[in-house]
Amino acid sequence: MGKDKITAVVLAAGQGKRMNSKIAKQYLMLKDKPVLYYSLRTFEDSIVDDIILVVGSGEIEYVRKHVIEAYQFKKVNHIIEGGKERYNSVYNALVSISNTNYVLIHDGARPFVTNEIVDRIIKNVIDTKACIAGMPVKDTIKISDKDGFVSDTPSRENVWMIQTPQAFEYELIKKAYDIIMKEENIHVTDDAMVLEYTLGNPIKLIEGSYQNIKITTPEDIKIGEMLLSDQG
Ligand SMILES: Nc1ccn([C@@H]2O[C@H](COP(=O)(O)OP(=O)(O)OP(=O)(O)O)[C@@H](O)[C@H]2O)c(=O)n1
Ligand SMILES: C[C@](O)(CO)[C@H](O)COP(=O)(O)O
Repeated sequence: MGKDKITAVVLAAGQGKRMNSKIAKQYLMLKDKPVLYYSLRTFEDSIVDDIILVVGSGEIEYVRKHVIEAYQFKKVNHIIEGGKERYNSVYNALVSISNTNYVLIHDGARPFVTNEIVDRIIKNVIDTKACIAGMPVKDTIKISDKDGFVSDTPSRENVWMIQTPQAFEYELIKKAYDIIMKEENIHVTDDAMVLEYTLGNPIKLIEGSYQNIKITTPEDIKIGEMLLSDQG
């Protein structure tokens, strides 16, 4: 039996509306490199075999020149265009993959993914077929009613904040996406939800890190700069 092939899908096709910046947030500079550089570097230095990078419409040549060639990434074999929503971008990547055993799907807007997280996710996806990074919540969680009053306080013991990478056996997540993409009104914000709503396979929660933040709003750029200066 040959070695399993592992593909990373890095998503960078969002518009970053909540960042409210002229430049898409994945190309904003964190210290001296674009946000997107950092997660690509981690996957490039990991044991994944190849990387599919998903970018916005009309951005392929820009990214090839200013990110892939500029920083000499060798594992980014395909750059494709994404779609309207995150799940459209993921699906475009999944249908473009020809032969792989496992996929790690990652937000290019999460620059602080580490080699340790990637290694943990890979080890676990081989054991479980589906696993996702996240961290237990630290704050008390409240559920609000429609008028903004507290309606419930769930026990936080089993509540996690979910991150990426989210990793799956390729055939499994492709089958789940094939099913959900046939539906009319799709409301999913991560890949695990696609599997939860379709085939229902168990999905293992794996420790990511509290620093594995998603760059979403302007203060996240400041937080990102602080995290990078801590790393020296
Ligand atoms: N159509 C989309 C939407 C999102 N993403 C990617 O999915 C990740 C998580 O999405 P999010 O933080 O919501 O990014 P945006 O959609 O860009 O942000 P916003 O919702 O503020 O517009 C990001 O790496 C983003 O580039 C994508 O590839 N394709
Ligand atoms: C996939 C994700 O990063 C997990 O937290 C998140 O759900 C992406 O959501 P967004 O609505 O695209 O920010």
